[in-house]
Amino acid sequence: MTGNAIEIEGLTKTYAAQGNQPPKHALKGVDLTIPAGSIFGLLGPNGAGKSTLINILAGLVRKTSGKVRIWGFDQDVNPRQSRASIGVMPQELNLDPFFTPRAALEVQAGLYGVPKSQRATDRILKAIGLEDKAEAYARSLSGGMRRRLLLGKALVHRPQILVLDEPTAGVDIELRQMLWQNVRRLNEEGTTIILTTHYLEEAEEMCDEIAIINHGEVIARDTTSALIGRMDAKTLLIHPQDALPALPPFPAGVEASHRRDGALALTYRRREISAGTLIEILRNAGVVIRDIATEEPDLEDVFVALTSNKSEAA
Ligand SMILES: Nc1ncnc2c1ncn2[C@@H]1O[C@H](COP(=O)(O)OP(=O)(O)OP(=O)(O)O)[C@@H](O)[C@H]1O
Repeated sequence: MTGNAIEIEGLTKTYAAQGNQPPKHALKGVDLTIPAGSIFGLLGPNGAGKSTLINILAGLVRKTSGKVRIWGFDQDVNPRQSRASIGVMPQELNLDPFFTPRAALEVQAGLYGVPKSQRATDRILKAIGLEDKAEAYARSLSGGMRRRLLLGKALVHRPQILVLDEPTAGVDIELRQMLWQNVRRLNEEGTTIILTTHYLEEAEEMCDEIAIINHGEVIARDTTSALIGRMDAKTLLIHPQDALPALPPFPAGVEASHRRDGALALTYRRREISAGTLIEILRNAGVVIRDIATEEPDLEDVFVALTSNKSEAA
């Protein structure tokens, strides 16, 4: 498919009041499109509504209002097709301890109505590196192996869209690499990937596009590079040849500070001033520059800038 893998319009979810807890407005009118073929990141602080959104896509949580189209199928009109288009690797290790990986994959395929002749159990076991453990009980698998089995289960019906909810939370580096290799391969083969992660570096490295959710609302949605590009602040690090003389006055908006290694750090707004102008000011003040480096903002800066104000307000 060209176009959108997911189209969400005005999606709301209100969890009913419980005891003396008031109703919880977990999603407050989300509009979101996710392009087919992308690796799309859903980011947000704890409790922002990411799992609620994913669970609605997966058909596990009933939305309160709004429209959800998955691979072109309206969830309300074509629930079966929209469900068949998506596979979800959940956060929880919810595996039956008495099933072997092979049995778990076969049962899952049965639940999705995949005919025996079209099942790819051996291929999936190989892809997730569990061939040797195909006949072992799930309770004897390590945490990492269980995660891989959850990934395998999400793939049995060959969904066009794969959703990964915090896939690498608390997993070791080896498993993380193995997961990402699998995800990249699936994406190259055409699968659209949606993932939530708390690791912003990971989102920066893996995702083409990102939506940031906070308090049940999408507060930013853009390509990863454009989001980072929104941060205008940049830092120029000047390593002087000799000890610095008294600093010359800099234009308003430029912050100067000293680093422990002797570098002078000048933070400025790219739209207001250029690095060249700052270097010129220093040269004119007699500073001989030995070396220059720059520090660019990263996704973490964007995330903090976008979510901090709203969290404080709440
Ligand atoms: N079944 C439920 N009943 C009542 N409130 C719920 C339920 N599930 C989630 N919530 C509330 O809805 C809000 C959004 O929760 P959700 O789990 O979607 O957030 P999240 O962004 O996935 O957070 P995390 O990263 O911690 O998983 C939270 O305030 C949460 O307490």
